[in-house]
Amino acid sequence: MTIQTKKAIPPNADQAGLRKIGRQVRARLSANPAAYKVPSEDVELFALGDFMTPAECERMRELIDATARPSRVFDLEYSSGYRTSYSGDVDPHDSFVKKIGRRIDDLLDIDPAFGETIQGQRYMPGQEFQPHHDWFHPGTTYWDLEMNRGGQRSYTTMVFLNEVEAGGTTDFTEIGLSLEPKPGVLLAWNNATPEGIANPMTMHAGRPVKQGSKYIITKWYRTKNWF
Ligand SMILES: O=C(O)CCC(=O)C(=O)O
Ligand SMILES: [Fe+2]
Repeated sequence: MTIQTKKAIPPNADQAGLRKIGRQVRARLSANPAAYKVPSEDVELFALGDFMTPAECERMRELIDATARPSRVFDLEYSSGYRTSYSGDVDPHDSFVKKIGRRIDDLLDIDPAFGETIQGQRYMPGQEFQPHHDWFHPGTTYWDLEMNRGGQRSYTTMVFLNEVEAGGTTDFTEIGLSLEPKPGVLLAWNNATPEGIANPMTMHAGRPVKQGSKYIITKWYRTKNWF
């Protein structure tokens, strides 16, 4: 009788899926005149203005306020101050939230079943999200769980919902890019390289809000059905 041991997850996990989604989204966004490709050799990043109207941004901020609680992506990170923002689980069954989700699915042309539910984030003065990757690091304990429910994260989408009085930029630390929150603007980036390998150059941070508040929504896509 043999005893099964856990296999180490290689860094190129889900490579074929990541490559395929990268290709699909590239084709879709390159054909969209509203999508601006941020010039970088190292990260595939697009920006779209007016993805949500001011009224939609306001409605989403209200939904976030109604449910805001401390972010708990992973409790350890929260308690160590790694991520100090508040997150609201915006109701995935709400028709308005569903409509925005469908619009993002359609924008990217990724199978909607690969999409996680929309997360709302709220940062008050002093709150931040320190530099990190959105892709799961193979070898970590949560990867054992995530590999079986959707696999690696492929694309990140994020929409700014308000103007921040001071601070709160989204910084891509490895490529020296700092983006100021502009309400209604959507960012979409590939967490992998065109070859389908998790891309270390996608390191980014939500910098501390200095004055005012910052509201965003994020929607992540996997490489397989997420549920
Ligand atoms: O707040 C930001 O600008 C970044 C948020 C982020 O990186 C995330 O939610 O994964
Ligand atoms: Fe992130």
